[in-house]
Amino acid sequence: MESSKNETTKTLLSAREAENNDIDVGKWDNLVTLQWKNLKVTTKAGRVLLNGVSGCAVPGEVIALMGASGAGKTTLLNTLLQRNLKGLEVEGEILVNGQNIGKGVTKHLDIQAKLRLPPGTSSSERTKRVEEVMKEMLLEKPKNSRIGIPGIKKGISGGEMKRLAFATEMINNPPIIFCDEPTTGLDSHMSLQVVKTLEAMAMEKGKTIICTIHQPSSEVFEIFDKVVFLAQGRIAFHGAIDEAIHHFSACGYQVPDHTNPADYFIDTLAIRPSEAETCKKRCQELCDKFEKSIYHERLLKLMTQTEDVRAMTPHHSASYFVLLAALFHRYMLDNIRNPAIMKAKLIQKLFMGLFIGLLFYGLDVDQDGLAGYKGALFYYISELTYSTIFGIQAFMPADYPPLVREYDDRIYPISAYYIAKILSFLPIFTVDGIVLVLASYFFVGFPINFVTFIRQLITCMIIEWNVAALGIAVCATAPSYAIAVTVTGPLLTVFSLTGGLFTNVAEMHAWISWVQYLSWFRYGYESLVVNQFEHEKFSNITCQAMDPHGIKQSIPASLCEESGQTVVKNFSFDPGNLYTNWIAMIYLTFVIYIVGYVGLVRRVIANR
Ligand SMILES: Nc1ncnc2c1ncn2[C@@H]1O[C@H](COP(=O)(O)OP(=O)(O)OP(=O)(O)O)[C@@H](O)[C@H]1O
Repeated sequence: MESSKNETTKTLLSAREAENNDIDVGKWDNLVTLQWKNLKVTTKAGRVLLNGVSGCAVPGEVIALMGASGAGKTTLLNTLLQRNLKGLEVEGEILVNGQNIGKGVTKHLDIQAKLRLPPGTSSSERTKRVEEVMKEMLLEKPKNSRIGIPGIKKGISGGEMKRLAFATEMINNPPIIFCDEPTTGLDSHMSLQVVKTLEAMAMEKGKTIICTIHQPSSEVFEIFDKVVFLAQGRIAFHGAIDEAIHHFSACGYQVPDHTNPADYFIDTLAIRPSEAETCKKRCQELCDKFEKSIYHERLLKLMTQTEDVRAMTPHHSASYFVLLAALFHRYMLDNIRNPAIMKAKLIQKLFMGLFIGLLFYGLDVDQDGLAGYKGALFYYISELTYSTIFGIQAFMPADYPPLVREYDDRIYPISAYYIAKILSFLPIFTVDGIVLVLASYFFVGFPINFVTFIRQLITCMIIEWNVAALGIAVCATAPSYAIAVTVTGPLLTVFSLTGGLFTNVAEMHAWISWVQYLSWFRYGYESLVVNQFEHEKFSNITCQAMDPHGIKQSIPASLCEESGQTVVKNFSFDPGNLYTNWIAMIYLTFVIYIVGYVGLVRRVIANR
């Protein structure tokens, strides 16, 4: 088996006319040849972006896709990766080791290792692999640094970011690597270092590497084993650099002395607006000449030689539980490292809890005091609602682009992301509700009774879980942050108005009455009111209220709520609903999550 593998490898090497006979191919355990045949990519409007593009990349080789802006480099790379092809029609074949690939050819390190390494990989093997890759990619120095977001949050340097991107791709030792403009934004020294890293991966590990590149320096250009020049969506050249120089010269385009050949070829193939027709004609001629050249003939021969290579190595993926644990770890770290989520929320709840406590401090058990108690209970729901929902909506949209990419790379299913995200939010949106109640309950003067206190705590926790569900579901479903916020605002107003404080729940018109059952405002407020007002503290409420001069006066019995039971009755609340409301809110939470999940799946699939 091993010897046939080596023979195959040697065939490939001879096919690429490798002179490196001293390469120990036996140590390469994962070889991939990629072929693309007669690729034609057309937009819905009928514009042809790639036309009859064929080629091949073999192990141990770094291929650079080059050409002027708009030549089709990124389109070709995306077609090979089979992603970002929305609205485009693709014809032709892409073969990996002679087989048609589905989606899935293909980021942070430790977490990615968990996501990408095969099931059964032990934690020590995982750590070892991460350390190896960090060493190979010279990432040991910044290993404890925050990655950051370019232009938004300070983090590692651009060069380190590029190397990290490679490192994450390398973590499960993929046989084939695609890089879209790996040197863009880097200085010449860094660019050279990145391309040398690619070269080393190809040479030492037999990787098949395909990258798009913009105006490489002469030093960088010389490193590539093969170059593919695209022009107007066609191939103007595919072969080694010296062959390119020779071929272009034979076509009448001799590289002038002291000129970077890459710049010269790209310039020759560029479409200048001032002489577009002449440029297009030149590109067409060069592409036609390449198709008749010995280099093209040799490419076709190489493609037939490499057609029957071994089957592609199976795609590794970790078990569902490991994926879930790794994603949960990722999002918990995100939450902990993001002060706006963790610290700010806890401080805010502590502050608002103390504020409610002081605002409603020392309430009398009379008609004025009642208004305060009712208001304080409703305020709990508002405080648990608004900051939670908008907090989630401020941060969750940033997950979306990596989710689409990683789902596309088949690293994890959407459900694993969704469950991990929910679980990562759960502790925060439980603890901060507890902080809010603890910081306010005893100041407000609610009854000091263990059971009443615990029931208030549990009600608040369930309310916040329900709120978090809506926040997550709306974010998952809405196409943008702006739409999520636009939908949420009015929805919360409707829920709050039908929650029981502003409108009597029994007096709402039938056509709108059902809305109350869609939200935690109604269920939560009924439970909080019943929990507090069924208590003996409210068995005898004084029928007094303050007059305009600040003096307590007796009010008529018909206007007086003389006990907690009367308060509950006047709200048209049912004391028997205290616990059923908990169940209703938990049920609603699950329903909202399911709706959010379906929305997210539809959105991700539509955006692939
Ligand atoms: N989805 C699409 N729909 C319509 N036109 C597209 C689409 N994607 C690319 N194009 C067009 O196809 C042409 C090739 O684009 P592509 O991005 O592949 O070029 P490129 O060689 O990578 O250019 P650059 O170096 O500027 O990134 C461009 O004219 C571009 O406007």
